[in-house]
Amino acid sequence: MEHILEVKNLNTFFEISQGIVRAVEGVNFNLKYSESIGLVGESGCGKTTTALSVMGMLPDNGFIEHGEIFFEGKDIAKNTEAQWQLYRWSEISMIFQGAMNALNPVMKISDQITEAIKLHEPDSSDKAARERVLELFHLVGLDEKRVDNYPHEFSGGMRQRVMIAMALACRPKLIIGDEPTTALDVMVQAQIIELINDLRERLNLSMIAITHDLSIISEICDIVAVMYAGNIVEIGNVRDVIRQHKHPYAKKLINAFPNIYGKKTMVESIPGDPPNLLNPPSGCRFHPRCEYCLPVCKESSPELIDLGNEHFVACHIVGRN
Ligand SMILES: Nc1ncnc2c1ncn2[C@@H]1O[C@H](COP(=O)(O)OP(=O)(O)OP(=O)(O)O)[C@@H](O)[C@H]1O
Repeated sequence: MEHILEVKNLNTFFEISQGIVRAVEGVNFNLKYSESIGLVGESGCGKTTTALSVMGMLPDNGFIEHGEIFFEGKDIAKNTEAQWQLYRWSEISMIFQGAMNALNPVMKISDQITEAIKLHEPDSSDKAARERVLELFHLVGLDEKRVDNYPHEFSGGMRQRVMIAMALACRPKLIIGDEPTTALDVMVQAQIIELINDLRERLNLSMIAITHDLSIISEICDIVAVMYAGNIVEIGNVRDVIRQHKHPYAKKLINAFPNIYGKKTMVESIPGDPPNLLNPPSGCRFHPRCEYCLPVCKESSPELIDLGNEHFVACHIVGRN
């Protein structure tokens, strides 16, 4: 089997008192074994909702309205909670953002990781769980002597390593990183990126990385999906999308990073606001902000056009050229 994950025509919505938020609509992507995809786009474009759909962790008001999520060939989109428990953490796992909030401040790190192991491997003995904790510490580059420390005794970078260790505790095949390096200073960010790349290679991990930051995508991902208002507007190899992007939104997003390792000015540099997903624009959701908008863009939603080399773009204007 070539793909570990195939997301087909995914629609994930939220029900709120004012109506239905169409957070993710018509999303398609495939991920090969040991490949890494980055989801990039402005705040609210549906990156986290896509990831939570794959993890079976949508909040109570969220639901998959339509679509399939094949994990190793089996559709998990309609899993019951009991079925999800067989996948979550042990097959598909997540590195949460904000290590300080996610860790319990009054519990030793070793106990927190042991708890994660025992939740999914209840038959594991205390000795085996402790050994696994030490193995995980070693794997993520933490000093074993610090295993019984408390979170406040660790630096931000070390805490992020703990979060990665917890995500790997049950040997998942697919890992989701939600802003895995946000809130870390640049030097520490570089070390965490190096760790993630090293782990991906050593453990043959597949990965979905969610970030606002294109420079991180270019360092840890093979493919990138540019999302806008709940849709993927362009997808392809990172190099192709960064150098030969075709979608007007992707162009603005990428040009907002003149040097992708430099100053990040993305949000300010794209005029207008993303639409309200309670009532998204007709046709192409980007048309109200698009300088090339044609009448057709207001009327029909563009299909993905195959540009070759697994590079796709959803844009009427590109389709006409
Ligand atoms: N629990 C919820 N109830 C209602 N609407 C929600 C809920 N969670 C997310 N949304 C809406 O769904 C849309 C997509 O949100 P999502 O968090 O997936 O975006 P995102 O791209 O991950 O944003 P960010 O970068 O800020 O995390 C937004 O319009 C958001 O307001």
